[in-house]
Amino acid sequence: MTTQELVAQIHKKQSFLCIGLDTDLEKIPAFLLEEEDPIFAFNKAIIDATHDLCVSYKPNIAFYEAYGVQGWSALRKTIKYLNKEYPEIFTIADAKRGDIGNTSTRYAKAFFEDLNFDSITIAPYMGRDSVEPFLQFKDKHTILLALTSNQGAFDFQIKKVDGNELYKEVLSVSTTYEGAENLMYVVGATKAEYLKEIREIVPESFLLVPGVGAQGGSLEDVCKYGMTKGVGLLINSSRGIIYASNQEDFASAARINAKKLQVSMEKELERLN
Ligand SMILES: O=C(O)c1cc(=O)[nH]c(=O)n1[C@@H]1O[C@H](COP(=O)(O)O)[C@@H](O)[C@H]1O
Repeated sequence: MTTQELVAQIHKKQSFLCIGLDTDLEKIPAFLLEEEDPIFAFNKAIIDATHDLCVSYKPNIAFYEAYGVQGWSALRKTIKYLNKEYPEIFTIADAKRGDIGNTSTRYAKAFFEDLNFDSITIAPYMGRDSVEPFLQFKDKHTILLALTSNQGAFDFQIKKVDGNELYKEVLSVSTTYEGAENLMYVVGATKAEYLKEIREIVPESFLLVPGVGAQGGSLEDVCKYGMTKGVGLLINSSRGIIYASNQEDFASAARINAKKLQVSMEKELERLN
């Protein structure tokens, strides 16, 4: 999917919501465990109930790998379902990969070609030759971890290297990579106060912003400093939406919580007009 197609979808739906499919068998409604594939049954119900309120879904691969072959099969069914039924949706494989060049190429093939995701999250720690293989795929997007939402972000990401915080080095150096036009970045919603400076380095790039809801980040703060003329934001919520209820009404409860975020986003988008 091209960035232009993503932006068009955002304006059409008046939403830049990404719903995280962090599907955990211990948290989904117990009655679904009787299904042949409970993970897919849960994802399908959530997707069918919320697809008009969001522009993106982000399965976190850890939640699928944790269940071995069955988990991977549920992931495959989920991405196939999204691509077939809702082809306008921007899909994110939250895999946080990155390795030496030839290995990164295999990761890219796994997620971009075999599974046909539109994008993947990547850890930048191994540098240029670990990221560039992902950037060579046309209309596929590589979402580089820049400043993450967790407490551990303070261990390394804000430490200075050559007088510059490491996350700023990640942002500025990566813009020189071959295929950099296919880059997006992760910035945690809990780090909204850093967004002004981040926008000085990457004024137009799309940012994937997790951490609203369960982690306490504020949608309004993120929009205030992070929104661009071309929107430039995808805001993720996982647990706050998909586990709104663990009863029969889980899908409609997820819809209610997604709708609350979409309404707030609609207000933020009005400021662009
Ligand atoms: O790359 C991510 O998506 C990510 C980066 C980050 O800095 N913080 C972060 O929480 N995430 C992911 O975003 C999701 C957040 O989930 P909730 O806190 O339940 O909304 C999880 O899948 C995390 O793995």
